[in-house]
Amino acid sequence: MLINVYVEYNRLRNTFTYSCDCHVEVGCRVRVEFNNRTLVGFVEEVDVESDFKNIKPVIEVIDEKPLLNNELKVLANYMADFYASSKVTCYKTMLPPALRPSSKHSKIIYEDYAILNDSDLPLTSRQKEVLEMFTYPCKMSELRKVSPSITKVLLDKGYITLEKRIKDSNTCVSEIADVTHSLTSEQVSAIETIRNTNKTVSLLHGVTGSGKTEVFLRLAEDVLSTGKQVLFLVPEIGLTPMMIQRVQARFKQKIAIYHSGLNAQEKLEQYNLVKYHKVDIVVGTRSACFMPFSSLGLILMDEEHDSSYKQDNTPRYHTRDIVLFRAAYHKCKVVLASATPSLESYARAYKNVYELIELKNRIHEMPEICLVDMKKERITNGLSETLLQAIHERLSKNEQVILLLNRRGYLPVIRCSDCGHVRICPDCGVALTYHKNQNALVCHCCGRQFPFMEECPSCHSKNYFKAGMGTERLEEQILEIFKDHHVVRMDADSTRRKNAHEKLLREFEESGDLLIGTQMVAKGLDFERVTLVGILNADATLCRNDYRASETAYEMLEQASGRSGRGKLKGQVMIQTFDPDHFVMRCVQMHDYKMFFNQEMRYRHLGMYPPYVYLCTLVFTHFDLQEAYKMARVAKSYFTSLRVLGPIEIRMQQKKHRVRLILKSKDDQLLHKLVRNYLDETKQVVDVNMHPIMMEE
Ligand SMILES: Nc1ncnc2c1ncn2[C@@H]1O[C@H](COP(=O)(O)OP(=O)(O)OP(=O)(O)O)[C@@H](O)[C@H]1O
Ligand SMILES: [Zn+2]
Repeated sequence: MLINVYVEYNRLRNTFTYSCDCHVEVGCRVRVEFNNRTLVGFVEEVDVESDFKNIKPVIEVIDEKPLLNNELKVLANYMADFYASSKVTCYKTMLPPALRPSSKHSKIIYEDYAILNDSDLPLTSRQKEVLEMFTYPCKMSELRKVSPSITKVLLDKGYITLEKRIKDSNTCVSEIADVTHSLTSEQVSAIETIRNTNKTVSLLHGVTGSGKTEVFLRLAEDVLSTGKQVLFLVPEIGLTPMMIQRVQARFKQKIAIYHSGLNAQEKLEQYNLVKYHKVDIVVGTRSACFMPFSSLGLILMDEEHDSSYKQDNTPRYHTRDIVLFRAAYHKCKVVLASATPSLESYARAYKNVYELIELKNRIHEMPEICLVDMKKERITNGLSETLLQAIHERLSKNEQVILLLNRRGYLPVIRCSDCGHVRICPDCGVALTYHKNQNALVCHCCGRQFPFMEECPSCHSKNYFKAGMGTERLEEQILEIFKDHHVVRMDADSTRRKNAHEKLLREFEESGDLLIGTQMVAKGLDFERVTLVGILNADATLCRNDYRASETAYEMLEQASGRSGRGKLKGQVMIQTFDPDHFVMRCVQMHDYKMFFNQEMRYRHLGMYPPYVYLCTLVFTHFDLQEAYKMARVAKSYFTSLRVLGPIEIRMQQKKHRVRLILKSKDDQLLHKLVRNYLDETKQVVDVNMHPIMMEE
């Protein structure tokens, strides 16, 4: 039989024909020879005909059954088309790592178990005692902990035998008690509207702390009672413990969890729970949108504005697009929720494409926002007198404080005072940040570390100009000022370990006074004793060179503010800014999303930016900058019927120069068609980002 196979090779988008003697189905993986290499491919068609001579046989059929069901296959086609990427990359993205084309089951972790056997060889009384200490099968590691030498004797004498079993995963989070509230009238009418609307998508725009999660839980209850499955999406792994806890407490049934903190083993286990319909509820981040549901009844997407929902490597999909596809397939509803919806979603709701539901009131009171004008303040190490005073006050009342500084590490700016030398990452071309913990300079783009030298490598001077502040340094200072208080720091550095998010958040809840962190602490957290949120360096996001800078800044400030005063105690927020008159600051101060939306939409219209047009970026990469420019210019000449911005040089990556074009069009279909045609014709390697969110990448 002849079959057509997709292979993972460059960005090839077409199939190749092989012969196969044994049974194989569409969607199974096969090992084939391609260009003198052994590669893994996906069977796309079976029983095909071909006039080719020299058709090679497949080396091995890897799977007995197809890995993807019909829906997911159609979804892969859609993604390959929509995001202009190869189908194999889409398959790869959709599957858990253990099932990806190139992996054998090697990433699965096995554990040794001891199985009890009959034997009549003599044992000493101590050996007998150890043997009888356990109920079998038990983990070999437990036995060895008691005595490695006796374990060996028991094995040798045949009392126990060794069996390898897939290691149990550790995906559980600590349990909390369920609290069911009587609903507010706004919550009641939100639930009613979503139940009754004939629109697929509802946008739940509710101010921070308005009880959106309770609306989610009630809607989920409806759907679960009909035997269908529910998907809860959160943007970041840090937000999963809280959502899992609330869902678990309410529904008291097994749920599948899926996020980047799981290892290949655990991901496969959770994936299979859904595949074999052993669970009805999934809670997870971005990649959970590819779970193999059999009867999906509802998709709930929390913090829908969050940029983590967009994947930042090929295929650069947006979770919202995938969710809409899946909802159409399963004929189920989608609820997008946020206190700060993306302009795209709000504009759609405004035009009545989505059902718009507003929760205008917080369960308790909204916090009071104070803009601290840094031009007028006495500032000590980045902290204003006003903020310091407020922290003192809150801590003395045994209330909790969150401080947000969107920059990790110790010193962001470190420059030789004599020759001006700044250490730059040779791969990315950006200045390195000093991390005191490791006494090293770290690149925040690629993560590489470089030893910090007391002497300037260029002029051997020992005078450094040191400025700026990262979370590490802020923590040190806060500890110095508030000596007797418990400070918890949460940023990418302190959350590297498994389950670190959960542990740190629990630590803060139970005994913490101050939580210091990057934007990680701005989102979704719900601690009722937090009555002060301080935002340092609030202007930093506004300065970004990106058409979405205001939107990102507004989101972050409003979300961070929303962490204050969520319980009965009235909350306060202090935003340190050099520009208190900026419209973003004003909108945050008044908690006025609508005002922000209207103003920002005017800017977008003037500059012809989304949601008024659709964008696609093409990035060309080369060791030689001029070559990269040349490639971009050739490409630009292909798109004469579109508005094209660039070429312009952007940040380096892996020692290579990168040059970018931005394509703009009011006609999304035309944009897709032209990009696909171009990719089919060109031989150049190009990185395509359809509907990009961040331009600076
Ligand atoms: N009807 C209600 N009565 C009293 N308390 C409620 C009610 N609904 C929700 N709450 C409580 O209000 C708090 C805020 O709710 P929730 O976390 O769902 O807010 P949210 O709308 O998701 O806010 P954010 O956008 O800031 O995440 C929670 O502690 C929740 O238990
Ligand atoms: Zn780097």
